[in-house]
Amino acid sequence: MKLGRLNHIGVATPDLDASIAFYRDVMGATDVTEPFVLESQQVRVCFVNTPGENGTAGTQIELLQPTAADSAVGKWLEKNPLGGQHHICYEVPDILEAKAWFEKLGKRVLGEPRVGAHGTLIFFVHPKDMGGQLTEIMETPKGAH
Ligand SMILES: CC[C@@H](C(=O)O)C(=O)SCCNC(=O)CCNC(=O)[C@H](O)C(C)(C)COP(=O)(O)OP(=O)(O)OC[C@H]1O[C@@H](n2cnc3c(N)ncnc32)[C@H](O)[C@@H]1OP(=O)(O)O
Ligand SMILES: [Co+2]
Repeated sequence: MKLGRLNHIGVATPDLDASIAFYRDVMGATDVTEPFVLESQQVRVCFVNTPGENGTAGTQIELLQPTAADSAVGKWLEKNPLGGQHHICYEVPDILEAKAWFEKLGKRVLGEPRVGAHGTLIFFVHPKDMGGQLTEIMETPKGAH
């Protein structure tokens, strides 16, 4: 497998609107997308777009508020009530090849690939097999970069 671009850092929050205000008013973010609900992951989500070099797109912060207490993010917030960095997401050119790669290495892939917030297939690899870091792998959107 060839590691691709760092697509986003997932940040969990108990209050998405307060976090948006924080990124705008404290961090100076100028490009924050409209929140939407992704039922398959039980989250309300939006992106803070950070600028890259020479006008290119930088890495995104993905703000996540759980829509259910017993969801992945809901359970994580129970242990981390202030919120904070929840996962990191890398792009790959071929999601099935990447899944086979991690499985061959004996890493726990959490469920089957499903459509994520960017409209392409994603899967997660268990944090205990990844140096403590919950890792999201997403297929690069067609035509991106
Ligand atoms: C917006 C959509 C999408 C996108 O397109 O980008 C997303 O990003 S959705 C993001 C939310 N979805 C997920 O996180 C799905 C994958 N996660 C899971 O399947 C689960 O959260 C999990 C990782 C399997 C953990 O679930 P579970 O085992 O039920 O929870 P525990 O609390 O018992 O945790 C066990 C163990 O793992 C540690 N842990 C849990 N979450 C994380 C984390 N985010 N980062 C690091 N470590 C984590 C937890 O602390 C436990 O450790 P011990 O206490 O040492 O046992
Ligand atoms: Co994510």
